[in-house]
Amino acid sequence: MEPKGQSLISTQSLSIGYNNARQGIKVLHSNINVKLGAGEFACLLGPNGSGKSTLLQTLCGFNPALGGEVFIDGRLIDTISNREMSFLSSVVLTERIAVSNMTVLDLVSLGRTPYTGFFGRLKSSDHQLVVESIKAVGLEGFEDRLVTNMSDGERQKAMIAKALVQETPLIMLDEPTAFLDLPSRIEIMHLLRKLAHERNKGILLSTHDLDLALQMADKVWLLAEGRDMETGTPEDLVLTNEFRHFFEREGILFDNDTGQFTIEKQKVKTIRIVGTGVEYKWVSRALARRGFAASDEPFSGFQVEIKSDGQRQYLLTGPSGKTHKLRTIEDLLAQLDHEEATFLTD
Ligand SMILES: Nc1ncnc2c1ncn2[C@@H]1O[C@H](COP(=O)(O)OP(=O)(O)OP(=O)(O)O)[C@@H](O)[C@H]1O
Repeated sequence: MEPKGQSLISTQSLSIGYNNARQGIKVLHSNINVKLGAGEFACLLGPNGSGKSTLLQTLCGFNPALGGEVFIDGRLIDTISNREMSFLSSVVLTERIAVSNMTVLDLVSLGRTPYTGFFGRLKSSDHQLVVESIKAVGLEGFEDRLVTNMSDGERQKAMIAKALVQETPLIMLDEPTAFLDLPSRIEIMHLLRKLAHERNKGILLSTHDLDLALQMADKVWLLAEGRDMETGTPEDLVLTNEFRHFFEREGILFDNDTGQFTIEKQKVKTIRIVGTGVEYKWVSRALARRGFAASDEPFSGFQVEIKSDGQRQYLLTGPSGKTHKLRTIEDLLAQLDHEEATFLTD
């Protein structure tokens, strides 16, 4: 096992992109200086087409760098043979692999190929490791299941088990949570973070799951067209406004307070909300969707009082001064629309 924090990936003035006969040289990013250490869980974020897959492919050695240097486990990547690389780094790509008639056990066993050779037989220690890895990703009991008969989330776990049996200090994954539902995305991210921390692996993945990356990543790598790459803890990147700058588009705001994106309202209306706790939070959210910001002013045209003792009730007082008792947020919004249309038609 690598010492904790030992550098598994580092780059110096790296340029990534493509060089082909048709398009010539296409530089996507240059001057990339990043580091990934043992035991670190890092998420690579960036808009579509920003170059996340290209960067991962360059760090795996699948796509040549256009300039600068990549070091894997302290060694210049160009000096590492494919065979040596298979002991250092395992890679999980998004493309569905052709796995017809392959069971989970067969698929995960493929991860031992660097040790056994392609036609090699698994020794009992290899088999033991395969079984343990299947268990580690929560697929115990699925060993004989055909991979084609599994859900996307289950298949992704099998791919992670395959990467695990390769026993590399470094694992890189291209969008491992694509196509998964929210609970499965959380589960996969949680599993990968656990593997990084408990097994001291350096794990780098690309993702569009900004929320989950903010919550779970030790480090975030931000990639966007026309900007230098930024890396750091999610909290540092929020506090230095990097998230805001990287993801902001016209009409969309990154809220540093909540860590979420919001639609920028053209006109902010205010409403006084009287209440506490979880009700206050969800009522505020529903009202924000209608362009109302919560105000502390005693009365600012509209007021909602949340009654949550016994039966939940929302008391809406509008510019007419009349108070309406409403049972659901749906009814509250409908009444608010009605009051706005009736009294605020300027
Ligand atoms: N083989 C190639 N030759 C030339 N350009 C390419 C090649 N592969 C990808 N590109 C281009 O490089 C840019 C970055 O692509 P890449 O797939 O790395 O982005 P990404 O951030 O992973 O995108 P997404 O989030 O949509 O998966 C895109 O403009 C893409 O069209």
